[in-house]
Amino acid sequence: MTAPEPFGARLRRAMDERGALCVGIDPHASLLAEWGLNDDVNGLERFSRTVVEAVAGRVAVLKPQSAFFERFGSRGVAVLERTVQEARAAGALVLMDAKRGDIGSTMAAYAEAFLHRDAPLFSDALTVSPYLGYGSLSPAVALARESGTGLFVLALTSNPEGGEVQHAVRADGRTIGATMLGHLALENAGEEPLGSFGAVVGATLGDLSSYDLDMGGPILAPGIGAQGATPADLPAVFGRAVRNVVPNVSRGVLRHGPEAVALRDAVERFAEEIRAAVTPA
Ligand SMILES: O=C(O)c1cc(=O)[nH]c(=O)n1[C@@H]1O[C@H](COP(=O)(O)O)[C@@H](O)[C@H]1O
Repeated sequence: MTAPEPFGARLRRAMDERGALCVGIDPHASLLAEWGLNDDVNGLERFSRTVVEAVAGRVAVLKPQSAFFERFGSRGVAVLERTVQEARAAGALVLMDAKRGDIGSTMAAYAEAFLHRDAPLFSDALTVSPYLGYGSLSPAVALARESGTGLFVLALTSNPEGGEVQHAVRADGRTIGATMLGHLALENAGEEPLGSFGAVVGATLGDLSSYDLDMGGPILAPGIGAQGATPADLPAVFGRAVRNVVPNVSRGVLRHGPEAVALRDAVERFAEEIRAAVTPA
């Protein structure tokens, strides 16, 4: 059997063809209400299907946030399965935002749940938390390499509370966030054109020039739109690494629904602003 094409190569191609924008599928109860949908599993299904049908054929990445589906129990998870499958069938890469992290032996099961080819929730990549120690993620790294999928490791998160952990300085003088970026640089070494092991770094964080963000893999940058960052902020925050940034917008797009045309227009506007901001002059 031939080895599957690595996630990083697939992502680079999708970014080049479709632009770098990642649209989040975050069915908040408040958004369901704004869209005139009930806060139940039928509303969830209508919401998710509308987003997928409107934008999955246009954007590089869709990022369903698992919690909003888990809220409805097994029927919500069934909607999540269909959302992932329909988004992938329409040509988008799916980044499952489940932020898993546990001791290695349990982490292996989380990896099987999302990154094994035969799993009902098989996705192109998964968000993971390294705060049980980066090494606890090894089973997920191994399965991602085998299945041609990727990981996005929380390094410097967009929320203001993240700093108390991620900016903490270790005995060797490096911050925890920088340590995570260092692990990722090793993981991605030699991978061309882009490694499969990404970092999550908030677009809200201002000047990050003291961090080496150029670690050979993609950077998921949430925080644009509802959390206050804009596409124009990206070059100042990410510097040279901006070419590998996958900016995420969830509520900033979703609040324009439920009309497909309005969702597509919002996506187009963000995509254009991102293109303008990240294209070298
Ligand atoms: O991993 C993430 O996706 C993530 C990391 C982070 O540091 N900050 C962050 O906001 N996110 C997610 O990105 C999305 C942001 O949503 P909006 O603020 O509505 O654009 C949510 O699904 C968050 O859970």
